[in-house]
Amino acid sequence: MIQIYRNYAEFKQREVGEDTEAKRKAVLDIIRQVREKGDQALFAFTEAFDKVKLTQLQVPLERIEQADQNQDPLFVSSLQEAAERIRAFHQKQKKDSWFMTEEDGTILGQRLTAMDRVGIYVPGGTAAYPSSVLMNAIPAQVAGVGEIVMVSPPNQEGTIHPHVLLAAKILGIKEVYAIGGAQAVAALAYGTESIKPVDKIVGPGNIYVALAKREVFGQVGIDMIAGPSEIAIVADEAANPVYIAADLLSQAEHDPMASSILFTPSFSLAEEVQKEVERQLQTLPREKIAREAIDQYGGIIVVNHLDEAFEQVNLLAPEHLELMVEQPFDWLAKVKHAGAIFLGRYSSEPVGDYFAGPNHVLPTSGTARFSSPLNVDDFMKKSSIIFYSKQAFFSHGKKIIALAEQEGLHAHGRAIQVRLEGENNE
Ligand SMILES: NC(=O)c1ccc[n+]([C@@H]2O[C@H](COP(=O)([O-])OP(=O)(O)OC[C@H]3O[C@@H](n4cnc5c(N)ncnc54)[C@H](O)[C@@H]3O)[C@@H](O)[C@H]2O)c1
Ligand SMILES: N[C@H](CO)Cc1c[nH]c[nH+]1
Ligand SMILES: [Zn+2]
Repeated sequence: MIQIYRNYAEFKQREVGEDTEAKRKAVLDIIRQVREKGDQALFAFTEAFDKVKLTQLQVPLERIEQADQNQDPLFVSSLQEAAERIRAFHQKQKKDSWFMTEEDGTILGQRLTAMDRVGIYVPGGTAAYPSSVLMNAIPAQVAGVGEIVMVSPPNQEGTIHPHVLLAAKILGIKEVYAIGGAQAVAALAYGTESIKPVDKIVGPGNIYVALAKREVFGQVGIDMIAGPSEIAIVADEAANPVYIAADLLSQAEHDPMASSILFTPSFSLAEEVQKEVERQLQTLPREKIAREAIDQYGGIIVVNHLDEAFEQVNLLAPEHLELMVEQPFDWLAKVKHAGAIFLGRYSSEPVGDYFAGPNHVLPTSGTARFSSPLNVDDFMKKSSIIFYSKQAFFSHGKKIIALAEQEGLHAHGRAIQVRLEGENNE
């Protein structure tokens, strides 16, 4: 049962049976073995963790091409419409290169270029996520990435779920591997006989995926830590307990490590939500996962007033935050840290997971303090452009030498000096 806590400190002190250090050690071992043994390790880990004996890692192109066969038409058209909305949203994020010319003829600027090859991780251990194909790949396409490689855990037939392949087909993704977990992240980072390494790995996943991305950072770029899902809701006494319970459970059903937390100043609402969560839990096909998440990581925190709720939310920096309060826009300025903020009674979190347009790959475990939703910038890099005119060089030369001398870097100074003297000698 979801517990009610009388303050945030009490909630923080609860016992959570989590051993991240043991998982990190397991992930380090997986990465090491993939580096040493390549494809052989991928086959072995897939058998061990996904209980599938793969005959090949790459999904044949014909399978992707045929993915639209026998699909529910409403599902197909909804996926296409979602893709259009996500593309339209991300087009707005695209930035251009810029240049500025100074009076002495110097040209300075910033050139933006897309990455050559990126790996997108599409989760698939306990559910198939076609929506995550869209969320990962569309911003990469908008950025103009050359090659997009997709990995996702295999189903029991040794291929990838047809819904996920359909999303790949809609977006024109052709290089797809049926591997998941830390081993997929390691293969993308270091390469194997069959998989060419990528420049950056993006995408959400469970704790093993999140830890593996953290470990390979530096070898490749990563977007963020997008681990087990989280939702925090701030609700006043007028909020609907049925909606609140449903939204809390929408994230709990992702993962036994997902976290669902309600902050409210109303004790009676807290009690109603507690009962409603229990009632709705019993109707869920994924009850076991959701119950484990609610029992371990869920909670209802009764605060003294709404301002206190926002103070606690900012400490939590949740992945998703719902404001189920009267006049939600009046409270928006109080939120400093959250991956995505949903305002009002009809902005239920799954609206954002599937359809609204903003990205659902979001920072978790407090990293919204310094990370942002996956976006077009994640797939671009900047190069500074410097063209110095002769006039500028002669005007700045002595100042540059003075700075170099103070750092004791005489070769730097000489690179300037020889040009100043060379010009004088001409
Ligand atoms: N933050 C976000 O933006 C966001 C978005 C979508 C989904 N998610 C999260 O993605 C996750 C999906 O999780 P999932 O498990 O369904 O799929 P997943 O693809 O993330 O993980 C499945 C893989 O985990 C590995 N694994 C499982 N048990 C293991 C063990 N004991 N040791 C080593 N490796 C092991 C296996 O290799 C398996 O292929 C959920 O946590 C969900 O909340 C997050
Ligand atoms: N809520 C997840 C992000 O934490 C995204 C998702 C995909 N499908 C359903 N939900
Ligand atoms: Zn979700």
